[in-house]
Amino acid sequence: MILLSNVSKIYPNGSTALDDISFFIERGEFVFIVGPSGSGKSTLIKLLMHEEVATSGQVIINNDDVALLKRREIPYLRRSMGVVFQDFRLLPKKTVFENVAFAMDIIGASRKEIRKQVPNVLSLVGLSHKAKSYPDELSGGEQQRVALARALVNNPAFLIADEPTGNLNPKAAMEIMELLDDINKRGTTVIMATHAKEIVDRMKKRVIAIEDGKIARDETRGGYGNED
Ligand SMILES: Nc1ncnc2c1ncn2[C@@H]1O[C@H](COP(=O)(O)OP(=O)(O)OP(=O)(O)O)[C@@H](O)[C@H]1O
Repeated sequence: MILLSNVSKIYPNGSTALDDISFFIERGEFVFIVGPSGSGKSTLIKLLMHEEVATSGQVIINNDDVALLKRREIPYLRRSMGVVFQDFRLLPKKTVFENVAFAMDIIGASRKEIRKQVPNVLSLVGLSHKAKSYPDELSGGEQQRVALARALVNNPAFLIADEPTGNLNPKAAMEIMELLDDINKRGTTVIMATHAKEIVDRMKKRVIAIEDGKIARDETRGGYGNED
C-alpha cells in the first residue's frame, strides 16, 4: 500500500511542486495520475521512488515511512518497485536478454535464477523471439516492452510508469496498456502518470488529477477530464 498524508514538496529554489496532497493506494489497484504539464506528477513519482524527499507530510509505502528509512534500507524500497519511463532507458550495447538480466544482476541474483526468470518475463511481454536483438533493432513499442520486462523481472509489488506511451504510436500504446492491465490483474499495483486522454478515458480506472500541486479529483472509474 501507498499512503500520502498531507505531503508538500517545495524545491530549494522556492517552487512548490506539491501542496498538501493526501491519498491511499491499496495493493492491487491501477491508478492514473493526470494533470497539466508542471502540475507535479513527476515530483510525486520521485517521492514514491525516494529520489526526492517531501518537505512536509508523510509518504508511507508498505507500512514504512520512507523518511525514516535508513540509507541501507532504501535499496529494498526500490526493489519493491519497477519503473518505466517515456524514453525506455535501455542499455544500447546490451541485448534484450542482457538488458533484463542486468536488473537481476545488480540485486545479486544467481546465474541460474537469471537463466530461468528472464525468459519467463520476456515471454510475458511477448518478446521471447527478440532475446538476442539490440535495442536499436526494435520498434518503440518493443523497446518499451523490454523496459517493462526489466521493471518486472524482480517481481516488484508496484509498477510505476511515467508517461510510458508518450513516444509510441496509438497501436503500440494500446498494446502497452493491455500489458499493464494484464500485469495489474496478476496482482501488481500499477501507478501511471500520463497525458494520454484517450487511454485514460478508455481504461476506466481510478484517476487522481493534480492541478497546481493539489488534488483536483480522485475518482474510482474516472476519465481524463478537460484539463490541457
Ligand atoms: N528539481 C526542481 N527544482 C525546482 N523546481 C522543480 C524541480 N522539479 C520540478 N520543479 C517544479 O515543480 C513543479 C512540478 O513539476 P513536475 O515535474 O513534478 O510536473 P509534471 O506534472 O511532472 O510536469 P510534466 O507533465 O511536464 O512532466 C513545476 O513548477 C516545476 O517547475
